[in-house]
Amino acid sequence: MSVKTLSVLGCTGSIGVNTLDVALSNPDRFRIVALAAGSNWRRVVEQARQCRPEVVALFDEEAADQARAALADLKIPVLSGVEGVSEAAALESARMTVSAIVGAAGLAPTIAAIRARKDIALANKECLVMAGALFMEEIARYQVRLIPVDSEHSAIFQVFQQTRWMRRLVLTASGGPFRGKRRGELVNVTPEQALAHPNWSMGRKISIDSATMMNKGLEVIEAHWLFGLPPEQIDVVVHPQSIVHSMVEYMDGSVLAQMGAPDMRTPIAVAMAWPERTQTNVPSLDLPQLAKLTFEARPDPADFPCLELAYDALRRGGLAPAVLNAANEVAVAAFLDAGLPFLTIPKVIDRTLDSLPLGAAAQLEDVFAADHQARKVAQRIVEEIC
Ligand SMILES: NC(=O)C1=CN([C@@H]2O[C@H](COP(=O)(O)OP(=O)(O)OC[C@H]3O[C@@H](n4cnc5c(N)ncnc54)[C@H](OP(=O)(O)O)[C@@H]3O)[C@@H](O)[C@H]2O)C=CC1
Ligand SMILES: CC(=O)[C@@H](O)[C@H](O)COP(=O)(O)O
Ligand SMILES: [Mn+2]
Repeated sequence: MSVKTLSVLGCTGSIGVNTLDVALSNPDRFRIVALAAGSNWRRVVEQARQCRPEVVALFDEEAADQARAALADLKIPVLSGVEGVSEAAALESARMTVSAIVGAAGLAPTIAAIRARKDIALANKECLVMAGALFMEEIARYQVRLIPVDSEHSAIFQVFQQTRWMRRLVLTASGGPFRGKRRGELVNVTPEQALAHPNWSMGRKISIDSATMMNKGLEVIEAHWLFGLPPEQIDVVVHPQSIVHSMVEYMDGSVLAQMGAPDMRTPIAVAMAWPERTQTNVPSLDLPQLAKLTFEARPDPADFPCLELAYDALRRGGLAPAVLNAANEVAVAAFLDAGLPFLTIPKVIDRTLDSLPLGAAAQLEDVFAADHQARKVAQRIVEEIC
């Protein structure tokens, strides 16, 4: 069995660290040849000393200088900027690129990896939200294998037969830290409360998305592009235990679900090893201990409007999902760092969508331009509110 070489984008984040854990516990199966992150040079340097990649990249120029000095003895080149991160994504010796940068910043390097014909293990759902049709065209043009890492999409991927046989997809949602709460109870919630996900340990942005239910909205759009079903055939059900990771109902009424502990090392390992399997240190499910798996209807949009905003953007098509995504990133950052009230996150998104002409996404440049413009508009709206 040959060793699979990996380029890991977003290596310092929650997915990145779990990817390294799976790779390092299977040294006969995987070797990391490139590491890329934003600015956390200290962690990248530690990881580089452990993994001995051929190249390291940091988006931030100053952080790259620090890493260069710290890695001089190992003679590992340190690239910088979006070009450097994209070069690491497309490194010739890498067979697979793990796309785990958070947010819109992940799109350009992931496209670079596709164009270099790397297999893609995709955690960065924002790529598909922003540029779904164009992204899937690139995948087809370069005949690249695309394997989802997002737990729900990994679940569907594992039970996937043919799209034409599917009656519907059922994405499970934990409900996040505010499950069951009504709008009035969410007025004064703090970033600390919103970051306290009940089941998963994740980065800050996706944790807030889970709290607003935007994460599930982004996942509906992601599922649409990955599995080819229209929004009417993509349902969301709340499953507070996060053990059933999602389901496919086929036309004959059979429902196939995938289960596992809420630990991202499983879907990461699935993507890394596919079509084979590899071992992880994820504990077995203790079913008698779990005893009960429960399901609830998705929340009222009056309490959690973000899920419906995402369905609407998917139905509108064109640049609407890219604008939704950009406005959401701005609003989440403002909630975390600038005192934007939690309940105004959907308002910022809605008002940004209303303020911009939402044309067709004919090429990737249109998507990047819409992302740029939407950020400016959303920032202005945030400043008006704060
Ligand atoms: N965490 C999870 O369990 C899941 C995550 N996902 C998706 O995976 C992606 C990553 O999430 P998560 O790991 O939680 O996020 P984190 O915030 O934990 O990590 C983000 C990573 O992206 C890097 N980064 C940020 N900006 C840039 C940039 N401009 N150029 C290069 N690297 C950059 C960060 O580097 P630095 O540390 O230097 O800032 C860090 O390595 C997201 O799209 C998320 O939606 C999907 C399913 C589950
Ligand atoms: C682990 C993972 O895939 C996350 O996207 C997770 O689904 C977040 O939980 P929510 O179901 O609360 O959004
Ligand atoms: Mn998910």
